Amino acid sequence: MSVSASGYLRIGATDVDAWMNFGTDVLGLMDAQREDSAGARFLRMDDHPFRLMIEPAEADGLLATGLEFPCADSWQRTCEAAAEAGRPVTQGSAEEAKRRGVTAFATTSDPAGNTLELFWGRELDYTPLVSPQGISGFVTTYQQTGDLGFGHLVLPAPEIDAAAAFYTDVIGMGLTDTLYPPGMDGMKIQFYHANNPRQHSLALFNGPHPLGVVHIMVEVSSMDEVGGAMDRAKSAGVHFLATLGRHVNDNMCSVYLLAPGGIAVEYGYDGMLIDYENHVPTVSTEGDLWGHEYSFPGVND
Ligand SMILES: Cc1ccc(O)c(O)c1CC[C@@H]1C(=O)CC[C@]2(C)C(=O)CC[C@@H]12
Ligand SMILES: [Fe+2]
Repeated sequence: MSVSASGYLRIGATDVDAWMNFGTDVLGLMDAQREDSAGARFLRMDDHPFRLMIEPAEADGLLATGLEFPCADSWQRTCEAAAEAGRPVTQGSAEEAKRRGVTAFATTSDPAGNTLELFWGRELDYTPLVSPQGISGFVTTYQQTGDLGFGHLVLPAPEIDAAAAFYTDVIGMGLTDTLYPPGMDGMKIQFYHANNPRQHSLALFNGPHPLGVVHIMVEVSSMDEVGGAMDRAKSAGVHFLATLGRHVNDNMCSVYLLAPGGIAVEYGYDGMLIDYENHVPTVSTEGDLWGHEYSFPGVND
């Protein structure tokens, strides 16, 4: 087990301002007020310099997932293992590292083609986190600063077995559970934990996705804060991809909202922490204890 957490996301947006307004006004994330010569804007959830980087792009979608490593050694070994596994690995320049607030990073991809930035040594931002919507704190910390990572994300991996082997054998994640959703013939979702007790930091879905990500998840520390976000989403005219519900595997009580450009954002409370040292992977045949009725725009909505 080497990877510490899912650290940050780089999101490409055709309308950066619209994404920022959604991030601050609906999700309650803090504008990091970080300068960027390429016009990117940054959203904070904790004392990391940013957790979401919103970059001007020709098309909407996920650009890269930043995976955090605990030290130069473990980071270096993982970069070497990725290269040995036949993945392209490119070292980031000092300037690019500075833009991300990290000591060093390398860009690679998983066998499904999802872009990853492996990094270590995040520089913290000591400006107090003040949520513009009064969120008391995003759940990113268990024992140390930001050790739970930003939340979780689900990546598309049509050939899921090759991607799964990469995340366990090269990146150093551990399988938490596998879900075969009821009534979805052939669909399989595998959930992975990093070296922190969040039930899953990353999951793989065995199909393609036009935006490069099935959803991302951020967690708040009370049910009322989920309710408040639902009210703000409703008044902002945001599409609800799923109603409120609770997942069987991580116990997350959440709602799914569509960000401008279409990325689904799961906004949840009450996620389970596991003792991954003693965890035995399980198989789920239900996704939800209750709720989470999906309405896909243009399909069943
Ligand atoms: C089932 C489940 C457990 C824990 C989670 O954090 C979580 O997001 C999910 C749902 C995963 C998944 C999804 O993201 C998009 C729509 C999916 C593919 C379905 O149609 C069923 C499962 C759903
Ligand atoms: Fe999720």
